[in-house]
Amino acid sequence: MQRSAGLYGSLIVEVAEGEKEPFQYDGEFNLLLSDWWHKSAHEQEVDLSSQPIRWVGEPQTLLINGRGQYNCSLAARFSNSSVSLCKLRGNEQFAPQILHVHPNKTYRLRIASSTSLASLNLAIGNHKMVVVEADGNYVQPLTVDNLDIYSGESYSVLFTTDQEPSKNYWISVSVRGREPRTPQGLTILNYYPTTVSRLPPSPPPVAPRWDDYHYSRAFSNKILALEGSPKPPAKHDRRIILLNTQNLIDGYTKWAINNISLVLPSTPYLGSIRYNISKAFDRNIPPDHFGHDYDIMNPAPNNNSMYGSGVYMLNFNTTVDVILQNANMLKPNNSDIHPWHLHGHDFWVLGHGEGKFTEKDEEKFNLKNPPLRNTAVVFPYGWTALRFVADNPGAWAFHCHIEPHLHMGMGVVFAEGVEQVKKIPNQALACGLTKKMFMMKDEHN
Ligand SMILES: O=C1O[C@H]([C@@H](O)CO)C(O)=C1O
Repeated sequence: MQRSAGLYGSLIVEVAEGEKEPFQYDGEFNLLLSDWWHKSAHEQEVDLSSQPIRWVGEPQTLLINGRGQYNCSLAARFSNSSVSLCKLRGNEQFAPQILHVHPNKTYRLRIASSTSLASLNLAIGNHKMVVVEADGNYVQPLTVDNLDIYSGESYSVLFTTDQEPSKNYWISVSVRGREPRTPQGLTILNYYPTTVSRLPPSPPPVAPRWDDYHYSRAFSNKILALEGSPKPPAKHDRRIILLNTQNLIDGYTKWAINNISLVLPSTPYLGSIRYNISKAFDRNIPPDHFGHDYDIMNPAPNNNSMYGSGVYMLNFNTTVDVILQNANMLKPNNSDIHPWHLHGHDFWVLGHGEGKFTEKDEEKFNLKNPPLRNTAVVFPYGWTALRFVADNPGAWAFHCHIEPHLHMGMGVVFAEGVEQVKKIPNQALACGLTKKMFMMKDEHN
């Protein structure tokens, strides 16, 4: 729950010296999106771990680069609620960071979502955006009016300042995928030499309806790898199907993957796998499948869900397919969105579909130009198919990027080629059972 408390930031990776990007721009901005609660992350953690659960609920504010407003609105004059216009002098902590632009230029926006919970939609009033990069990989340029972004994802978009320069324009961030109880996050695109204090004359962009999943799926389908990008291997060596369920374990609300709710051991995996410390984590191998007759349209029967810390051991350099299978949560007729994030690799997103995945769905996989990403969403009651090559020695988390869901056990661990990791940093061994070894020796080889 540390990200909910504010422990996040963005890193920009520049292209290597001498390399060129497949697009050009005159200036750039960085937008880091997040959501904010008034309850402390520690209190939220206690609430989630209580019996019965006290859910965190919807965020109080959406933040753009750490800034947001509460109890007042930048766009109050367009809303019919009684909320007042924010009184700004410009230097308050809640004042938005303004994007200052010159007319007739092209800008790159680097957007990342670090939300704890919210799925978002971003738009710039009156301006089209061209999506050119997703999760650090180039994509086929895609012109859009707005873009869906899930926690853990990042995008670059280009936009051209070709609108009337005597006006300013809203940049809006809105909640999708859960019924919104949080006002839009807003900032302003300010054209030179127009004064910042001239608010845009029309209301902020209206996002697609929060539950318009048809729109969400269509957007996701349009993100395709740029021509010349690495292609996925034609066949997989192993297929792991991961059923996502919300469960009750001894009265505690948890999330489980193939009936196992992840509890991280106190000894980090890398050291315990490398030094074969058998008691450090669960030696039961987590299952590659779930029962054929599992009914994804109804709440979990909770008959055999349990806690676990086992590892999916992957053979080095093999091609692994992961099928994420969504299902009904504990509340009847409800299924959540989950953005799954993989550490240590990019994967190809081969496709997604509605209902229960069957072998026949494989025929619909996109092997021609699937995007390479590190985060992919599984839609309510649907499945998402991913493929990656297990070619990065280490132990890697694969988890729902919604912070409370991970806290409630929604993740698995993959490991490959751990014997090839050259030197495990001391810091990664300095707790749990490896701590004793670390304190007695200086060298670990
Ligand atoms: O994990 C979750 O828990 C709540 C609810 O299911 C239990 O109160 C919710 O909306 C989630 O996404």
